[in-house]
Amino acid sequence: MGVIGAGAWGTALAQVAAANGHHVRLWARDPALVAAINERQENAAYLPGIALSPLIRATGDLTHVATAEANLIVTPAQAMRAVLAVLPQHGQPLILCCKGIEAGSHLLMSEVAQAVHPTSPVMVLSGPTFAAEVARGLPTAVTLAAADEATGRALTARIAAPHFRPYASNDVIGAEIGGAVKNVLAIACGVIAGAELGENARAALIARGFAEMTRFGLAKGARAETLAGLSGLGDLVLTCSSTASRNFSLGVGIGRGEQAAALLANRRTVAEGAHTAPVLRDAARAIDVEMPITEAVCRLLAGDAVRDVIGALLARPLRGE
Ligand SMILES: NC(=O)C1=CN([C@@H]2O[C@H](COP(=O)(O)OP(=O)(O)OC[C@H]3O[C@@H](n4cnc5c(N)ncnc54)[C@H](O)[C@@H]3O)[C@@H](O)[C@H]2O)C=CC1
Ligand SMILES: O=C(CO)COP(=O)(O)O
Repeated sequence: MGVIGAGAWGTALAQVAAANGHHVRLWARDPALVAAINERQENAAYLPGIALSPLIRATGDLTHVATAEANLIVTPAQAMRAVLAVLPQHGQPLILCCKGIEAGSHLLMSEVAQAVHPTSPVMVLSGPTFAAEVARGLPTAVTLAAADEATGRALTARIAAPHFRPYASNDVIGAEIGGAVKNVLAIACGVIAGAELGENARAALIARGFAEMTRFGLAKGARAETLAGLSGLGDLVLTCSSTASRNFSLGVGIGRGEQAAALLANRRTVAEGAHTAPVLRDAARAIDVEMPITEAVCRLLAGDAVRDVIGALLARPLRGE
């Protein structure tokens, strides 16, 4: 099994695969990280305190993972195309685990991967999954979506572990839209928490945010039951409830009055919602889907004052639910 991207999530997924007895090649871009993982059998930079299985070996060479039985793609979303372009083409399944929409093209990750690797079956693994919990062996369930159901079911069996339970789906678009949109909504929920606007406001935001995710998802061809499942509502609830979410914690800082740009400049780990928000806003506008919470997050990321943005959201014309 190959894992491409050695941040928190790639490393946790490598640990799941190794728990299943797979030999895992974990690709990282940074040679110092490759060396550190192999020396210490730990990814102290991104997943500290987890002793990695001896079945995991890090590599900086994409030819070492190219012929793996399948590759889990776990780079930041905006970096995925460039990394896949260098990965030699062997037609092996690509299981996409990053959550986002490509800037510029507005393409979903599966559309990018299929364009770069046209002979590979492309799948999406998504759901409520804090990496540190998965790496510690805590129970977790995910959606594994594949257009070709036979390939999807075969891979589901290959990645399932006693504590890691994948549910098969054939709704690839639904699985990835849930994961991309929830990151933007998690920032908004964090703002509510940081600005101390109360639990009622947080619940309202989750419910209205889910309505927004559903409007956009249905317009793009997703199925409603996928959006209401692990990869949509499940992940939305997780990341709107905990400062363990990087997107939520970014929102908390903005809600306290800090500048988004300064908060982002001080982070080493990725907060995908900050990249997805403007792309999602533009993609929704292009197909006439109303996404007021996403629009509000974009204003906050651009530096508008929390009070003004929340005030404008609440002042929208009253309408039917
Ligand atoms: N951490 C989590 O709990 C989960 C993360 N995800 C998703 O997985 C993806 C990766 O997230 P994490 O592993 O958490 O990120 P991270 O911030 O922990 O690590 C990102 C990794 O990507 C590398 N990287 C940065 N820019 C790169 C580039 N241009 N090319 C290649 N590699 C690059 C970094 O060096 C680092 O190794 C994101 O899309 C995230 O939304 C999904 C589920 C859970
Ligand atoms: O996607 C995640 C959990 O499912 C991780 O969320 P954050 O990127 O907000 O930490």
